[in-house]
Amino acid sequence: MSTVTESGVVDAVNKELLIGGKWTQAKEGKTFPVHDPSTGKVLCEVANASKEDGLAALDAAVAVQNEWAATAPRERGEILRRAYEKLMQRQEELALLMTLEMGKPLAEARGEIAYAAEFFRWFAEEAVRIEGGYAVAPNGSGRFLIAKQPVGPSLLITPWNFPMAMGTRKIGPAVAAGCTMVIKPAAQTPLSMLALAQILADSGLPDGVLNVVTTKSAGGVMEPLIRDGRARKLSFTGSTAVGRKLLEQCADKVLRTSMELGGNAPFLVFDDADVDAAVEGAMQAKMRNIGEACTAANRFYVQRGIAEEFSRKLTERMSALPIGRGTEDGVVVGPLIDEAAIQKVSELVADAAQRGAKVLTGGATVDGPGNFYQPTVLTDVPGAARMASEEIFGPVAPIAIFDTEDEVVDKANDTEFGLVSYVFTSEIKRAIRVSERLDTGMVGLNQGIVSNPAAPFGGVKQSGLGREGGTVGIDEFLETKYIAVSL
Ligand SMILES: O=CCCCC(=O)O
Repeated sequence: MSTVTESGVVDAVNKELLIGGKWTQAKEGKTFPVHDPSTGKVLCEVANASKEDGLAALDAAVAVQNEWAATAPRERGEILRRAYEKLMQRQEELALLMTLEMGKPLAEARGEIAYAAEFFRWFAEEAVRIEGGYAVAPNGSGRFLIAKQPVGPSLLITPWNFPMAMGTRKIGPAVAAGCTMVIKPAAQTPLSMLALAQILADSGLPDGVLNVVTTKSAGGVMEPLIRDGRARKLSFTGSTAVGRKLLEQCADKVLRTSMELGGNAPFLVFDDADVDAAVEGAMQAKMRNIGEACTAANRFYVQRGIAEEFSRKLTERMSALPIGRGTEDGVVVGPLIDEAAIQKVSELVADAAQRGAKVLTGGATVDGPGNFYQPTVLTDVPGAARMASEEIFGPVAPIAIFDTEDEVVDKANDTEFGLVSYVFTSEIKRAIRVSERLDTGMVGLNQGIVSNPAAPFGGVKQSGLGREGGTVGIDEFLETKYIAVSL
């Protein structure tokens, strides 16, 4: 990519499949359109892979697995390090590409490129720290050697909401561990992944290690690969409903799985919290990525003594947010990804209002082209409202009041999800006590963002299996082998 004009960044991306190191058209030359969610217009067409294309990609990944596994860890790490540098050098054009296909404002897209790149820098450093073990058997006569080996060819499925970072969060550890891959990006946002694949190739990733299949038929292409038996691992980020189906498919050949699934994050604000800091945290936890994040605060529980002040201040902040096309200066709220997203958010707000919630600001779509929804704050949201149990995935903040710690912990945990929760309090004992009692894989304590490549990201209950990032992230792509040594 050499130019940062809108058509320039789109034209610069290869729109074909990447199989065995070659950019190739889909069989029968089929394509599908990618839309700009701000305008609804078609940005370009990309290759629409079939089952046969997917199997060709798996063939390519399988063919080079042994050779790739034998590559020196330092070499694997240096490829990632070079890719990190290239991502940062091209931050501006990649951000524009992402904004065009996904809608998030440019400032957030730049942030995502940096976040995505950081996974490569992190796993470049982890590649050379894969450790084994040596132990004397309890009976004293034998020895145990413990080795870590790549799990093998891996299938990666990434979502549309973080089109680059969810790719690097999976590709980084897979490369570091020595696994080959077939990756399928979301149909709404294939361009960022295609650009990323070229960057990895330019950074020296050998042919066949990363294969990219773009397709409108996710199940039609990926299910045969899951059931094929040669892939040994599936890493998925997306909804719990799809994750469940994929787990069933993986059961057949007993694939290793990493599942980053849905959330229903509770955001707890106690009377003793710094209210301004809590409002700031709420803005981050709610409005990052236009609310389209599994980590998004989905339910705000505010203690009675500060509920009025918190609601008023949050409403002031939300109603002042500039809405528009993500490429425009100063815009903070871009469009939702598609019409289905707008419809879901509208339905959830209508349901809450009909059950007695009050709309303090927003509560409607924005007239004109594109999938825009107003930043919305609701109070007195009853527990029976659908949005108390369903992921909103949009710019809507539902507030309910609570009185006691026990009551709010029970409410927060009353969900099948368990990804992340947020707690705002200035009382240290309460902070620790409540964090420990919350059934989530992550807790934001007096902060509204938890995501960090150096930290283990993941959920409990139906929010997923495994962890991505941090020192444990690479383990998802490694098998432990025990070698019994007789002396
Ligand atoms: O929607 C969930 C993707 C995870 C985003 C993050 O890393 O914060």
